Amino acid sequence: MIRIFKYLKPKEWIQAVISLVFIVVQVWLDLKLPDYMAEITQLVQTSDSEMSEIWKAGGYMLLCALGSLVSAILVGFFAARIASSFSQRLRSLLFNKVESFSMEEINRFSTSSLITRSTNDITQIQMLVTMGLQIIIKAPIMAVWAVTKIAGKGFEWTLATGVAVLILLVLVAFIMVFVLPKFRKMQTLTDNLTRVARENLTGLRVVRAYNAEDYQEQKFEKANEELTYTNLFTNRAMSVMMPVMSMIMSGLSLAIYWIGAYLINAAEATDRLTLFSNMVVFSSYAMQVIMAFLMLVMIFIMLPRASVSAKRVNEVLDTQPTIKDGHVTEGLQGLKGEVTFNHVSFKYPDAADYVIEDVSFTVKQGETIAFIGSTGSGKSTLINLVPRFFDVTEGEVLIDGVNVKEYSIESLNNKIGYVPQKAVMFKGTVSSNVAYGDNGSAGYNEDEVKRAVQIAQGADFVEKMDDGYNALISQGGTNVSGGQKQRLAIARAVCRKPEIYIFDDSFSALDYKTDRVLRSVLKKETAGVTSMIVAQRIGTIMDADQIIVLDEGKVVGNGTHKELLRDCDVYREIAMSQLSEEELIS
Ligand SMILES: Nc1ncnc2c1ncn2[C@@H]1O[C@H](COP(=O)(O)OP(=O)(O)OP(=O)(O)O)[C@@H](O)[C@H]1O
Repeated sequence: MIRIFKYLKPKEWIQAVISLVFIVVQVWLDLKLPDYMAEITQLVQTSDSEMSEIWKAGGYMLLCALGSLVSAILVGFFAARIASSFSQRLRSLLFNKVESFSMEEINRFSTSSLITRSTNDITQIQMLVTMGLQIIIKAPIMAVWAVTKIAGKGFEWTLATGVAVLILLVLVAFIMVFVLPKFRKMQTLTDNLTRVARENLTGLRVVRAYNAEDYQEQKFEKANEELTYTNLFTNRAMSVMMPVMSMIMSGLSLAIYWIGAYLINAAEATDRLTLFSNMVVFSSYAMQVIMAFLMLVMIFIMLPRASVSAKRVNEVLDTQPTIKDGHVTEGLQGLKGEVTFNHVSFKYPDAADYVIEDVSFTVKQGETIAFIGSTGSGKSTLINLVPRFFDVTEGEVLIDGVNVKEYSIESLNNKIGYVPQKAVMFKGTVSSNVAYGDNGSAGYNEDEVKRAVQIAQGADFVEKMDDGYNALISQGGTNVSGGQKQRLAIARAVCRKPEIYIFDDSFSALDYKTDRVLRSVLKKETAGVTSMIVAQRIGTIMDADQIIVLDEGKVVGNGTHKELLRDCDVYREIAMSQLSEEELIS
């Protein structure tokens, strides 16, 4: 928990210290009140006392109460400020950290847990800072101060207060043993609920199409019920706790007055007045002691939950991305867009078997290399090693003669135009989706966007949309078709003017004609740019300069379409299942 506070800024520490001063002032003023109350009680009981003296003591009491109020408001103000700016910083730090994560870390934490950690967990920490500054610091000061005030003021009363405190401590122990583990569980259950809700929303179309609403509802209900029951348990325990606490407070008041009545009754007439005023003062201080313990109970309730949250946030912030940034910005002189795989093998983190085994090839500037193979043969995995979504387990991947690990991530990304298997669209316009990100140049102008969309064979449908290039694209691109999304995703890569295109099965949603036209325009308009294409369709890759045939992660064929038809059984099998006799011969 403490470690999370290293993210507080000096300015916030200063504000916390100022709050501390005001808390001390507030406690001092609060504990001054019973003194004036005792003075007034004495004055009222003394026959020759002046009215003005009572007014004076009453005035001081009022000033103390007002001073305490102002201090409390100031502490509340500082606490809110510190807590909100602190949580804002934590959210940004988390967001930036998650952005630096490779797929390995994202998969390890899971997306839903990362969302809960950036939202709910930070809210818990924020609540603790807001309340904590007011309570955590105030409670012990108040408890110790009030105890010193009542010490020696009457053995019987002290004993009664001691018993009340003991009962309170038993209650705190009960909370620690039974309720705290539930608070810990609550965060994991919240993760679970986020995961189920997210899964349902992203897969809504499939859920509906398969009449799986009931199944999804049951899943959600299960997660929801688990969280609700845990919530109910803790809230019920707390709801019992609060009245019990008030009962202890009232019981203690009653005990003090009861004991007081006996003591006054047994005392000499001259001592009675002092005893009475002592009793009034004692009961006020005793209430402060109990109040301080009540606050401590609240801390015991909040602290564990917030400390679980802090641990979860720290876990993310302390994680070092496995993909380390390099320093090189340029490849070897004279090379541009050349990709070499040198005996590359790869296995996914925690997986036992290699997905890619001993793959070697070189593709030169302006050439097209294609990868084909059955599903699960490792094509996507292989090309994902170029932009370092994962790092190779063995061997090396070179771009322009330099190992990809040595490039700064930014420079590496500037060389690549990556189009994923599933086109990703962001909420915005056609233009903002195409002119997306930064390629190290001065940004993209309107003409560049239009040209990119034209090359990607998207101009027709974009110009037909209301507002054309300014037409709105909803989150995930739900208002455009699969093929349109793919074309916009390709346009985005073209707009970057990269050295190397990576198309991970990016033509699959296009009809054959568009696929063919797009590739020929791309080749003509972006001559000199290397292309790495993963495809299922022979038609998409048969013109490639080099085709790699993968089977269970191993290269079983490498050559041109014609060479492979002649020499590679796996390729011939795929080709024969897709092309007619004439197409095969031609
Ligand atoms: N994140 C991952 N963690 C663990 N294993 C994975 C992961 N992604 C893929 N795999 C495994 O790696 C193997 C190769 O997957 P990959 O996606 O590279 O195949 P592919 O040839 O591109 O298939 P497809 O043509 O169906 O897209 C598969 O057996 C798959 O189960």
